[in-house]
Amino acid sequence: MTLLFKIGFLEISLVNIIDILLVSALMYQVYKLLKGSVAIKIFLGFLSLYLIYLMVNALRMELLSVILGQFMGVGVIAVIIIFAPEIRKFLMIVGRTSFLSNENVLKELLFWRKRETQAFNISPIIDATKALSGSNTGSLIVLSRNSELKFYAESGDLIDAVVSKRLLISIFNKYSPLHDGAAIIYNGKVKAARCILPVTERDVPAQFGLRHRAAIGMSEATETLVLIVSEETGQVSLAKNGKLLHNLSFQELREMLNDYLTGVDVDDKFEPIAAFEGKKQKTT
Ligand SMILES: Nc1ncnc2c1ncn2[C@@H]1O[C@H](COP(=O)(O)OP(=O)(O)OP(=O)(O)O)[C@@H](O)[C@H]1O
Repeated sequence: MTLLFKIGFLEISLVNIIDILLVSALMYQVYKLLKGSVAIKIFLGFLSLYLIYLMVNALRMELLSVILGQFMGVGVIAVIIIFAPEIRKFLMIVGRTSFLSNENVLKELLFWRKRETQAFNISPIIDATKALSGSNTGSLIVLSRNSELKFYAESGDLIDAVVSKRLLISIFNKYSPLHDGAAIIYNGKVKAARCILPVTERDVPAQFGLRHRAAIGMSEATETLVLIVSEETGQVSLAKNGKLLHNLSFQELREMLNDYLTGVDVDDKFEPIAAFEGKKQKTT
């Protein structure tokens, strides 16, 4: 016996409702995993096409549904090829989490746990940056205001500790096993360290090395603000949307972090990387 609900002229069974809820939860998890990366745009593109296909099918528009159906057939293979790294990552996360025994995963899946971005004290970040810059210790910190950046965090070592000056200095200490790569900060916590960021594919002026290229690449791929301290010069820079703000004072840094984290649009304060072409070259 199946339980049927009537909504207007629509009859829907309990199994259908559970089915829809499970698919929605799954889609939400995929969205969260990809959020902030370039792959999210491709994912949303495919999802929109699939929804159109379902609508066209339901309306019995045969010609369009045959064309879209063919595309969907090939699309599945295309999705597997395009998202191969993400699929691998997703399966790794699923495998690593003891899925049914972990109460948090179930809560997240069923949307019980509410996530809120809270304003947090940025002073430890500024103080740590002063110390790192003063000792010419290279560092790379990704600040995110709306996503945990799970995809990138998973490429490094998960930490999930409240931000403090000492913690950041310890991470980037040259002798620390965590110093290589980037730290990710979200919601007042250092989520991970030693993370691998995407390097920009654009031409970057010669005075910027790999650390800056990774910062620019990350800011192109996500809606983050990336803080760089140069090991060579101790200079502090920020990357956002593929652009740079170079050699900032600590007061400017404080203002930028504050603005970014409180949702102020700071994009027009940044310079395109081409503007740095021809300025001081890196000395080797
Ligand atoms: N893709 C990446 N993701 C995260 N961190 C990276 C990446 N590429 C390089 N780094 C970090 O940058 C460091 C290398 O920096 P490199 O000296 O080449 O850059 P730079 O921009 O010239 O910076 P600096 O002015 O500090 O020398 C690496 O040791 C590593 O910690």
